[in-house]
Amino acid sequence: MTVATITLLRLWPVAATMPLSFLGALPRCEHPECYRPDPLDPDPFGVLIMSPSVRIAPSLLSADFAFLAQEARVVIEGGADLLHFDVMDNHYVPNLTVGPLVCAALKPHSSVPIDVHLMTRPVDALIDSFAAVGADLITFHPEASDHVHRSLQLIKGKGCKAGLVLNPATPLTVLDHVLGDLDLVLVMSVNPGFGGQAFIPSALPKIRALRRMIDEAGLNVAIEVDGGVKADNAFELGAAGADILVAGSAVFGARDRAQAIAAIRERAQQGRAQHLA
Ligand SMILES: O=C(CO)[C@H](O)[C@H](O)COP(=O)(O)O
Repeated sequence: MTVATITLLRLWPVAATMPLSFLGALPRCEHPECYRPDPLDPDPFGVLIMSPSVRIAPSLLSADFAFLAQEARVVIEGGADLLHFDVMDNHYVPNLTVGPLVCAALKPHSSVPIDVHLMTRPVDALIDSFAAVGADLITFHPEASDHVHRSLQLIKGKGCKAGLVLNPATPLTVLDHVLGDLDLVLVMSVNPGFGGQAFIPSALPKIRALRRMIDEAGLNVAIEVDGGVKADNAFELGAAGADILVAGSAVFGARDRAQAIAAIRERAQQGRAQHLA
């Protein structure tokens, strides 16, 4: 291990909780498509207002990390509605990815909301850190917080959209007393930790049941689905009631990312039309 690596590891716990001011003013991207939203607008992207279109969130987990800003720009120009940012801590899940410093570096290059999925335990300190560097949505796993309601309020108190993530084996009953506090529910259709896994079909009846639960309660809570999403299963996901589809390998593994996004959206839209008919 080099001296530079050791220094970086030692500084990490401090850097991870730095307030934005400590990081200095975030640079703006020179690219005309990239801008920072108006901080006075309470919902600058209207991101979770019910949309006639199913939204597509490419997962940067499958991007080339050496060219993250360029990768983000390609999918944004290719029609991405959000950037999905997977945070793994090597404790809650057996993989280690990126933290708030990378999110801060990416933010000025994104004209779409950054959707931070925390696969970490605990969550509260990282909620602070990611909100400070411009996360727009923050989701976490209920198993990873001792006080789920408190963590949700922490996210909302920072002005971010708040969501819970349900693993394939996590029942919908964990939402019973907090559904009204949520902006979104992220249904995992793989076990969290790695990209490129096969879609677990039991996610479909779960999404249908969640859609019914939300609609019967008259709530505006978006359903996001993550894991093994492809054009091949997008119709069924749209038909089941999904609002946002996360796709990693299906987008970044494609030669033409815009075409991959369009194909997933088109099939999901057809499914949604069936759902609404
Ligand atoms: O959260 C994740 C894994 O924990 C990823 O977002 C997800 O798996 C996306 O990758 P792919 O579309 O390749 O399945």
